[in-house]
Amino acid sequence: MSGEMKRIVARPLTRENFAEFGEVIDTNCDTHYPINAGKCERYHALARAEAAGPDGHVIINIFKGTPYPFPLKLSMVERHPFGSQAFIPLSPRPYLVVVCHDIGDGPGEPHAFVTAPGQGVNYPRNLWHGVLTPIGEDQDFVVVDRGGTGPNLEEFHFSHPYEIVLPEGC
Ligand SMILES: NC(=O)N[C@@H](O)C(=O)O
Ligand code: NI
Repeated sequence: MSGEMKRIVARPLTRENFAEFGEVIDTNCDTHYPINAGKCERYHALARAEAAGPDGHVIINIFKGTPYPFPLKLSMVERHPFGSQAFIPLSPRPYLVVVCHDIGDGPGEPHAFVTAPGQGVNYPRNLWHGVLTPIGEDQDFVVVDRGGTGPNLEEFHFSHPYEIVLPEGC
C-alpha cells in the first residue's frame, strides 16, 4: 500500500446513512403538510442553519460549480467552525458528498456518498467535508451558510490522499 492511495467507493446517499453526519434535504420524508389552502405542500424544517461567532448571521448564496475528474484524488477536507453549510442543487444531477468524523486531532477516514438527483445536504457546524464536487457537468447550487467576521474556514490536508471512486453506473 506504500505510495498507493486508499480507495473509497462512494455509496448512494440516504437520510439514514447520512444521519450520523448531517441532514438530507429532499421530499422523501414525512415532515410535510399542506399550506396555502392546499395549493402548496410544505416540507418543513429539513435542516437547521447555524450561524455563530462574531456578527454571525445566515446568508444565502449561489455556487456555480465545475466538475472534477474521477477517480477523485482527495487530499483535503475543510470545516466551518462558526456555521453550517447547506447545498441544494439547481439541476437534477448527482454530485459527490464527502464527510469525515472528527477523531480529536483532525478528521478520520472519509465517507463518500453520491446524491440522488435533486437531493441536498446540510453540513452542521464543524463537520469535516470535501468541497463542492459536481460530477460530469457544471452544476449550480443554492448554498445556505454563515456570514460574519472571524475565521470560518479550517482546512486539513491528509498526509496520504484518498482515491474516491463512483459506484457502478454512476
Ligand atoms: N469555501 C466555500 O465557500 N465553499 C466550501 O466551503 C465548500 O464546502 O465548498
Ligand atoms: Ni464548506
